[in-house]
Amino acid sequence: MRRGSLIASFGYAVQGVCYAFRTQRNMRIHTAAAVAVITAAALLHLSWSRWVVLLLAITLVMAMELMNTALESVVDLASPELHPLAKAAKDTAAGAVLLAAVFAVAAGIIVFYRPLMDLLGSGG
Ligand SMILES: Nc1ncnc2c1ncn2[C@@H]1O[C@H](COP(=O)(O)OP(=O)(O)OP(=O)(O)O)[C@@H](O)[C@H]1O
Repeated sequence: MRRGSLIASFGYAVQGVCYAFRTQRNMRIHTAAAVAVITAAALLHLSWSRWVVLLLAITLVMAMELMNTALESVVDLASPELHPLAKAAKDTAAGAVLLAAVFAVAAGIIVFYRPLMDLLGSGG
């Protein structure tokens, strides 16, 4: 078993994130959405508690997508041929991403609703 320093482990983790970004279209979509949400939050001067909810939602979706990517790789390695269990594993992991994304959208609506209404009410 290979041993590495803490810095090397951190580097491998960053490589994993870069791999997912390079190979997974969904990861790039999540990243674009996260940048848009963070920009909107900064422009609206949201409270710290609203920021925490948004950052939690973004982190949850990204983390789920990374786990989904990892699982897809393992399944493709272990079962290159079609297999019902391979399908179940991939579909279930994709379901976890979907669940997290639905939560993120709901959280975004709840977080942005009041500040956006206040902005529109004040005439921009
Ligand atoms: N080895 C397999 N055996 C059976 N079904 C599979 C297998 N590989 C993939 N599938 C089915 O095809 C679907 C798509 O799999 P694929 O590996 O292309 O992921 P994907 O949809 O490209 O995911 P992503 O867009 O996140 O990369 C899976 O959700 C599963 O239903």
